[in-house]
Amino acid sequence: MAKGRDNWLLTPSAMGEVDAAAAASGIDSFGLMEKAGQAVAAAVLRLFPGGERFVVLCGPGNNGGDGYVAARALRAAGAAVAVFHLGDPAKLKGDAATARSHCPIPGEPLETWRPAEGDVIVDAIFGAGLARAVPPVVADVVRRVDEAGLPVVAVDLPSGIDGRTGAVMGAAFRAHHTVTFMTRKPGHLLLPGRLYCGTVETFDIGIPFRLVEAKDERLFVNGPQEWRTSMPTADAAAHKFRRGHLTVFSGPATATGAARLAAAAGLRAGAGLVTVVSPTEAAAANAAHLTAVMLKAVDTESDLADYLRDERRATFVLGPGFGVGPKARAFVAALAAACRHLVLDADGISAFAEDPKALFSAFADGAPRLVLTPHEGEFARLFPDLAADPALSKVDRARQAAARANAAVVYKGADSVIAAADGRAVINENAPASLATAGSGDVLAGIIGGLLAQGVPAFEAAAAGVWLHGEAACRAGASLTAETLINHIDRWH
Ligand SMILES: NC(=O)C1=CN([C@@H]2O[C@H](COP(=O)(O)OP(=O)(O)OC[C@H]3O[C@@H](n4cnc5c(N)ncnc54)[C@H](O)[C@@H]3O)[C@@H](O)[C@H]2O)[C@@H](O)CC1
Ligand SMILES: [K+]
Repeated sequence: MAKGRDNWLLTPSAMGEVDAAAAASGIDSFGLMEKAGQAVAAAVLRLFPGGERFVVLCGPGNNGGDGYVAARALRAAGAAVAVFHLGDPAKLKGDAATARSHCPIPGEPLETWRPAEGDVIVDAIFGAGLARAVPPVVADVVRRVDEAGLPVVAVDLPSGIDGRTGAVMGAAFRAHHTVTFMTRKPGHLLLPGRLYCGTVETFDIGIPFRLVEAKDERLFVNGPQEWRTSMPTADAAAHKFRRGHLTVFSGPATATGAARLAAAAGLRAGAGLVTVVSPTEAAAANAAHLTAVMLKAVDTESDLADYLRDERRATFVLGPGFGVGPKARAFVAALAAACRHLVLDADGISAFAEDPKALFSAFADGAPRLVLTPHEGEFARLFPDLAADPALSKVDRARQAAARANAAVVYKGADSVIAAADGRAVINENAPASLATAGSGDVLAGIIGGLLAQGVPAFEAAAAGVWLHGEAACRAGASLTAETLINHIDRWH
């Protein structure tokens, strides 16, 4: 399926390969740099028409080349412009050297820049080619720009942000606006990078999109184009059994609320029938608060075996408020053996901290039937080696976890990453900060369960669930609670 360009993501190294492919196909690479630099100048003039002096900071590679083009364009527009360079500009090569030779402004060494009121900073020090922590002279300029509170427009990426991982490499500019080229990079969305970019503009410098598509890294921004065709349709939803049956396990009498939030969310997301399965001692607490959701007492593994005799009970959520212990492990094993679909959340994940392999082997066979929804701490319990590896991005971690568990993994956070066992991944960007509230995770588990119950495959259910959750939060407003969030979940059809 054709993908929109706004949702396309490429790592910096893949973008470099696209640049090379463009040049190999006969496209003039300096022409691309010219368009990039002109776009930066246009953004700067649009955003800061009253800027007293535009200070263009140029690095030793092509990011710096874009800066020299922007400096020339700003001067041509009649603005006051100063250029400061990192290192010896005589050592510039290729297009960057050409760009400097066309720039009428003599540069000065970066370390000589002193902030002046009215300065607008154009950061063209490092972009896709950042390879290690920024040198001390750059860290020092970052600090002085911060202290002076000067606005920064970043070229491609704020210098210091790793475009693959979003990590800060020593220090990084906090940009007001970032102009990037052709596609966004993971570092524009992943934390902490996202917080350093300001608004992000993706400018088409004229590389044919087929060259971008040829470097498909199976990584996109989460949105309906990734899962729309897998979602339930209105006619398939005519009968409540065809819309599927979702079961949510309740915790003990002291912890029943989380399961009810998940159950209510699953119903809103379109499951035809929803049952809360509860220990007998918690049944009264649950019964007092359930109406459209059904209730069934299940205490032991043998009770669960009875419950599973009805094949229509195909989809389960286990974890919210459930408690960490042998009962969680035994119930999950029973669901896996009975080939059920499962969203394993919260306590359900933590219950396998001592023996994650037991979980992975239970769901190892066939098309993925498991969705894992760990936040950072839970992720580290199941995948300690991946969590501890500093070379991996959040996308890498989620992908490797999904492959290991034969599951769809929702690695939660303000920059949730959803990965499939087959390597597909999306980064979510529609979640407002207000979503960081008690019970929000229970609601998400319920939405995903509700979609799984309607026959949506694991990865698509997980990605769509995260997106619908974010949309609901946007509608619920800044003072949302888990309860009001549920009322804003939109059924897809
Ligand atoms: N994506 C595209 O299609 C285009 C990209 N262009 C620009 O090209 C940029 C990429 O250019 P480059 O690959 O030359 O990379 P950069 O210009 O980002 O940086 C590479 C240079 O910085 C040095 N370097 C890296 N990390 C360092 C550190 N920590 N301390 C000191 N030196 C360090 C490297 O040795 C190299 O000289 C993009 O970010 C973009 O701005 C544009 O010119 C036009 C086309
Ligand atoms: K930059």
